[in-house]
Amino acid sequence: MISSAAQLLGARRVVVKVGSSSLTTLDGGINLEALTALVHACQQLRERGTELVLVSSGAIAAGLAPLGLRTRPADLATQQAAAAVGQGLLLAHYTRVFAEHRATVAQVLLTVDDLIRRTTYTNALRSLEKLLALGTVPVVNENDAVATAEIRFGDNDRLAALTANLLHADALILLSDVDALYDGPPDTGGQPVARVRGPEDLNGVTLGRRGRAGVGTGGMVTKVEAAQIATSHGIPAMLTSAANAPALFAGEQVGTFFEARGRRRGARLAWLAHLAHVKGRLIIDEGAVQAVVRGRRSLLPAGILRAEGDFEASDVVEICDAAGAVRARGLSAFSSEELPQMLGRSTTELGADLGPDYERPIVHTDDMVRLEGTL
Ligand SMILES: Nc1ncnc2c1ncn2[C@@H]1O[C@H](COP(=O)(O)OP(=O)(O)O)[C@@H](O)[C@H]1O
Ligand SMILES: N[C@@H](CCC(=O)OP(=O)(O)O)C(=O)O
Repeated sequence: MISSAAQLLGARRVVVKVGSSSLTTLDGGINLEALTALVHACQQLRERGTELVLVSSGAIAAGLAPLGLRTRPADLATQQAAAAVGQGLLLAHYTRVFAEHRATVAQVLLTVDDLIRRTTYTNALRSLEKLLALGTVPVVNENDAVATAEIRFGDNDRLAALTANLLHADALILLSDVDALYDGPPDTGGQPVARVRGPEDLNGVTLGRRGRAGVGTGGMVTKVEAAQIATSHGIPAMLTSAANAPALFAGEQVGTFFEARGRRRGARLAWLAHLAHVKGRLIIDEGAVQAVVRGRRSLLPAGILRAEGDFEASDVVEICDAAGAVRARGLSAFSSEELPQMLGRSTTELGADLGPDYERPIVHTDDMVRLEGTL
């Protein structure tokens, strides 16, 4: 049985995510002592030669006090404003403290869209790879100042899991204000869980949504989801408190270790299975189900019975069988306006009728995830 310590000591590249609750004080300021201790702990990893990407929350919380706000605002515009103020402060502190170790910090702000479109996905990947190759510490956060409610990750736990996937990291480390996953909310007598081998180990575990004083966003639910995204893609995950980071990085057994289960696979479409904002549905016939789901082929217009919803080309659609069960998700190459004239027709006929652009599949197999076993 591989230990979390062994996984970490041998890691070539890790993604560390730290939550708002670990970085901010109760009255909405940045907890400089905690941030400094975190940076020193991260340096332990880097000095062993491990590449580190830090996904840091805390922008909204850090922006509250400077704006005279007492609690996290409910409306998106004020959250955006607080994040725009707080993110700069946060980065200034990371830059200063990492500089004590002669390390250069790089800020990377991502939206869901950046990890969806093929071009922007490749861009994000190339940029992060280059930053690591140059020896910097990329500090990633959601681009809260511009992310709308509709296209938000909403929580950095999943953003961190998708970043770990994107970068083929060897481990995802989730640091919070609680030292482990408990089998029930820790303040009501839950007991720590040391190891999660698979979903069966989560039976009977009660996950709370809200953390301390509502500073964090997802509670334990999004952390366990993030761990599951990582492990199902072959990446082990570890969850403990930021205060325990030095012990964890030194190889001690602390917190909860989620064993990797799935095989490592292409990262680009991970978001499709776990997080996509679905804009429409394509209902397909039985022949198309066989071809697309079993045969792993592209979805052609001939097999589509009808299209539902209002979507643009490159938006995410669900691909459903005639009974309505979702069998796959993918990026539609055509908009909902273009589709009706194409459905049920062969690509050769469409090419002859409408031009060569219409000979393409509706959803290319490379732009699709089959959902059996992933959800
Ligand atoms: N089963 C559980 N095990 C551990 N912590 C839990 C559990 N259920 C709810 N929690 C709460 O989740 C909180 C962490 O989530 P959150 O506040 O979103 O953290 P962060 O800001 O680190 O993302 C903990 O403070 C804890 O009170
Ligand atoms: N992007 C937001 C953080 C959202 C979030 O996931 O917060 P948390 O649950 O504390 O990790 C911010 O920087 O405030």
